[in-house]
Amino acid sequence: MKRYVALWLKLLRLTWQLFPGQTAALLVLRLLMVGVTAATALAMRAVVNAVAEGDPAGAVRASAVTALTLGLNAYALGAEHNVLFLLVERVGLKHVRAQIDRDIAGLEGLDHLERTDFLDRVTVVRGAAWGLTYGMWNAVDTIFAALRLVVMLVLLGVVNPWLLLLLAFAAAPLWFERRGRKAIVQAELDTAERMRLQRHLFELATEARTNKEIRTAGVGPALARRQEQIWQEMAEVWLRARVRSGAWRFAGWSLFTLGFAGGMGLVAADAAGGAGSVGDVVLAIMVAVTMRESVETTVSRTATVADAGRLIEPYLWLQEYVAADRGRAKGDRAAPDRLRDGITFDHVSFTYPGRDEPALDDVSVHLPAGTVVALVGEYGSGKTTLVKLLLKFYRPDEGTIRVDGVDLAAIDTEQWRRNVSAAFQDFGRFHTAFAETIGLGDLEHLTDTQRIEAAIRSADAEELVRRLPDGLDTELGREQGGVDLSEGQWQKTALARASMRERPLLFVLDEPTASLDAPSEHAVFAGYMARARGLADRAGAIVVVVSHRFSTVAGADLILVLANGRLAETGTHEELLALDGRYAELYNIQATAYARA
Ligand SMILES: Nc1ncnc2c1ncn2[C@@H]1O[C@H](COP(=O)(O)OP(=O)(O)OP(=O)(O)O)[C@@H](O)[C@H]1O
Repeated sequence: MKRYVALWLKLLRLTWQLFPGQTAALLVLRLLMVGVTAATALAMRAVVNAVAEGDPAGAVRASAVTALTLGLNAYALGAEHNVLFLLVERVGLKHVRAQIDRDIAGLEGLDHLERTDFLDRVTVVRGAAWGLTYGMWNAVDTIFAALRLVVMLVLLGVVNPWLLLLLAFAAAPLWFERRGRKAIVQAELDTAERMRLQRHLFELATEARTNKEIRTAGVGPALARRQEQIWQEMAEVWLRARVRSGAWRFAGWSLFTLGFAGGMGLVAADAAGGAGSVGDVVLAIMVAVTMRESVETTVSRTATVADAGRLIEPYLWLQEYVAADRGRAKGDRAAPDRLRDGITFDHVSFTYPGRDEPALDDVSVHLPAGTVVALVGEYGSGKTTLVKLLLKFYRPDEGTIRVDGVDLAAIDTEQWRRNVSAAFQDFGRFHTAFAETIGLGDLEHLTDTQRIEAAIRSADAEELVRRLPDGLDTELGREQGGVDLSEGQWQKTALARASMRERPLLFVLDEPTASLDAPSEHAVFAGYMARARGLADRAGAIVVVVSHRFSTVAGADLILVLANGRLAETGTHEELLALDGRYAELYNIQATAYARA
């Protein structure tokens, strides 16, 4: 709870700093509403007493005050709502949301996107900005609701001090409600896994990618049945929890009602016996009604505040994660202007968090400057992981990667990434103008048409541009009213994007042609081999190509064969064939398969 309060104070401070006038207005309005409620009750007592005492002037005066306080209350309520939503939207969406985006974008590694337990939290946090800010005001509101409760009790105490005992009865619904909520929270926890599964099944059934297979295999109805069964199971758990929570609520409000019925009886008996006035009875009734509202507001606000944990916990986790990430040295050495010696892996091992088997196991190899290096190996052998370490998405658990003798960890991450280019098998589909989707590969040259056209030529994508309705200005993505591209066309845009930088030190092509047909693949590779020589001349660049198709990498200067995370063989195509080991075996299998096809 201490952490929550600290976060709310931080958000309140931020709101105050950004919009001091509106924040002060909101707090004053809330305080005003507490005073106005009490004033209304007192004014109504005065009206009734004046009538009972036969004082028409006093009755009119008191009625006027009552009308004024009721009017003020209505005005304050409306104004309070408007100011609240204005503040929450401006602070939540504009500042908290922007900060969350900056925090996520500033993370060095990929853990937060690749680990499902982290990704779940990141997803929650992304949508949490509004809720977090609103939650803070809910917490503030709880304080005001409690204050109103105390003021009401004091008023009752003035009528009869015994009525102060009603505090205990007012607390009952709060306590019972909490017990009830526990049952609901437990039910949500108990069904969380089924909820995830249900969501997954829904996505399977509705996503275009998976739907083709699902329709062909005819498993749609089975999926729907499975989903229905999961809903049924979840509904049963929730129903039981709701019944239990309802019983707790009922018990709490019954106690409250009993206490107040007793209190009212006491006041009425006092008035009838001459110890109190009729106005006191009206005051007590008024206070009781307002108190019920106050308790209800406090209860619902407390519940919302407790619920806020669902947003706050992942948010605080992200803050700690970001702080730890910032605390890690990101390197302060400049990236070299050109590679002279190359990149050396020295006994590098890496295991993904949560996995037992290393994805890379004691890899030692030198990638000479100015060469094309191919990574081959079966599925899951560690090729992409090696690339990820080169791009500093992860750091080796053991061993060192050196760039011209300098530890890669010591080189400033942003600088290093500004000096590399990469196209991945799971390429991005940026929904924007075609030229921009390419230009994003080098932000400094986002609108440099000449460069964009050169990048398009490198990726052999000129034909693709010619077919677009508005050429380079064509908007991509159907959601934005633009055109959609085929897998192969998207892949070519990713390749072109990766070709924007003219002087990278490292150029990675991780299965960049998996979605292309054989002639396109051939053309692309021939083009990139030629480009690699140019890059080697310009900056001693190393071009790393990951591919399953051995024929495409035969021309590489160095081929690394990975097997189960270990470096099984290294050499040129001819050397590896002569070695007659794993590479030769896999190469011959593929060659035979292609010859047959
Ligand atoms: N984000 C991740 N979290 C946990 N394990 C991972 C992750 N990414 C990869 N792995 C595991 O690490 C090992 C190496 O994976 P990697 O993606 O490097 O192989 P690859 O050779 O590139 O495979 P492919 O040819 O299928 O792309 C595999 O066992 C894989 O399951």
